[in-house]
Amino acid sequence: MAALFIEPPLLTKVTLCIASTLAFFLLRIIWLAFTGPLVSLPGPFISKVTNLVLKFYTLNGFKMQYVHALHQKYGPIVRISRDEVAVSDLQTTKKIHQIGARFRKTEWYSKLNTSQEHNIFTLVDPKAHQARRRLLSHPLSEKSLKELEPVVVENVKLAIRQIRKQIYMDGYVDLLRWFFFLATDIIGQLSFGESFRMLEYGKENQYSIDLKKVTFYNSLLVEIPYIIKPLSLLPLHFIKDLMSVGARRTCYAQESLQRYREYLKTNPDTDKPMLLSRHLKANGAGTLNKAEVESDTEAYILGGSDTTAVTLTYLIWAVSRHPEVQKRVIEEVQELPEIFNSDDLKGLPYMNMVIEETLRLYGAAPAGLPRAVPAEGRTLCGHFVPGGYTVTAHAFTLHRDERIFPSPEKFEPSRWANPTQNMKDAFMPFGGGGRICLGLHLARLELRMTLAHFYRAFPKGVKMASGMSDVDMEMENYFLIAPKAHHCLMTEA
Ligand code: HEM
Repeated sequence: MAALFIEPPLLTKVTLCIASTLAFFLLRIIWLAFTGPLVSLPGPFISKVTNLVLKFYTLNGFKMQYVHALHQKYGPIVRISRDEVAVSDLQTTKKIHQIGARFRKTEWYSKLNTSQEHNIFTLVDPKAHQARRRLLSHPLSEKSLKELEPVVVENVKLAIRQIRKQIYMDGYVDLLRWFFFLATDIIGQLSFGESFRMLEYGKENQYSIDLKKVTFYNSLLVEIPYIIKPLSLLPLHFIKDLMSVGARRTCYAQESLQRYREYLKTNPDTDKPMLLSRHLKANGAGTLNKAEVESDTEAYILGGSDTTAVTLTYLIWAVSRHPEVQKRVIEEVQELPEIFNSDDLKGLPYMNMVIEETLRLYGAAPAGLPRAVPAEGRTLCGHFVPGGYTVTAHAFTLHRDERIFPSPEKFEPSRWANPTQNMKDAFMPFGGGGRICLGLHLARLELRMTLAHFYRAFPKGVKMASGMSDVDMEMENYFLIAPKAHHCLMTEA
C-alpha cells in the first residue's frame, strides 16, 4: 500500500510552487481591482492594483505629464494610484485649496524634512503651521518689500552685467545658470545675512551644488525609501552623497546663522534687510527657537532659488520665441525713467501680462500639491472619496483647461488684459489658500525687476543660441519643473 504514494519529482514541486504563487498574485490583483472605496473612480486599471506605475513616472520626472494625459482620457477626476486621486476641475480645486479648507498637507511633506525641526513648508499640522506663518509673514508682505528692494536691484544689476559679459566673451550665455545664481544669491543674502556670491565669482559652491540635487534626491527618498535606506549601508558614492546632502545643508545654515549672530553682537543696531532678523535678535517668547530659524532659512533657500530661476528662464525663452511680444516688452521698458523702482514696474501693463502668461504655462511648481481628504470624506466631482486618501490638483492641467483659457497651449500675454473670473480663480502658480507661497511678492518683484533690467540691456532682444532648440526646454518635473537639457543657451538677437 505504501507504494501508492509516489513522491512528486522536484520539477513538479517547483511548478506547483510557481503556479500557487501566480494564483495568489492573480487573486490579489482581482481583489484589489474590484474592492475598496475608490473602485468606481475613473482611471486606468493599473492604478487600482499598484502605485508602482505612478512612482515610475514620478522618478523619471514625468508625473505631471502622465497625470495630464490621464485627465484628458478619463476626465476631471482620475484615480492615479491605489491611494491617490487627481482632480482638474476648477470648483473642486477651489474647494481643496481655499482658505479654511480642511484638506491638510499629507505626510509626504513631513518626509521631505531633513532638519531637527519642521519648517514652514513641511509642517503638516494646521495649527502649528498657522502659528509659524504668523511669525514669518511680515517681512515678506507686499508692504515690507520696500526694505528688501535694494538687495534685489543690486543683484539683478550684477546678473545682467555678467550675462552681457558672458555673451560678449563666448557669443552665448546659459540663462538658467545665471538666473540660478541670481535667485540663490538674493534669497541667501535675505536669509543668512550674506550672499553666496555666485554672481560675483561666476561659479557655484558646495551648498548650491547640493541645492540642485535636493528635489531629485527627495523624490528618491520619499518614493522608494525601502530601496534607498538598505543601499545606504553599501559604499556607493551616489547613495552616500544622497544621504549626506541634508546634513551638509543644515551644517551650512548653522554656521552662516552663527556668523550672523556674532556680527549682531558688534552691530546690534544693524539694518541689514533679513527675513528672520527679529528671531535672530531676540530669542524668547513670540519668536522662533534656534532650530526653527535654521529649518525655516533652509525652506526659504529651497523655496526661493530654483523656483524663481526656472520661471525667469522660461520667461525670457518664451518671449524670445514670440518676436511681437518681445518687441512690445522692450518698447515698454525703454520708456521707464533712468532710475526706476518696483512701483514703476507694477504700472507696466504689458510686462505684467507677460509675467502672468509665463506663470500660467511655465510657473515653476505646476505639479500636484498633495492634500489629505478630511476624516469624514468628501464628494469630489460627483464621487465620494473617503477621509485620509490623497487628492492632488495640478495647476499644469488647470492652466491648460480650454474652457477657461482658450487655445491654452498658445503663449498669449494679452489674454490677461481683461481676465475672466474663472481665469483668476484657476490661476494658481503659487498654490492657494492658507498654504499659498509665502514668497510670492518677493518672487514677483524679482521677475519684474529682472525683466525690466534685462530688456533695457538688450534693446534688440535675445534669441536661442545655435545648438539650442525648443526640445531642450521641454519640462522635466520633480515637484518643480526644469528644462530637460538643464540649460538655456541664448544670445543677442
Ligand atoms: C516664481 C517663483 C515661485 C513659485 C512659482 C513658487 C511656488 C510655490 C508654490 C506652488 C507653493 C505651494 C506649495 C504647496 O502647497 O505644496 C509655494 C510655497 C512656498 N514658497 Fe514659493 N514659489 C516661488 C518663489 C518663492 C520665493 C522667492 C520664496 C522665498 C521666501 C518662496 C517660499 C515659499 C514658502 C516658504 C512656501 C511654503 C508656504 C507655506 O506652506 O505656508 N517661494 N511656493
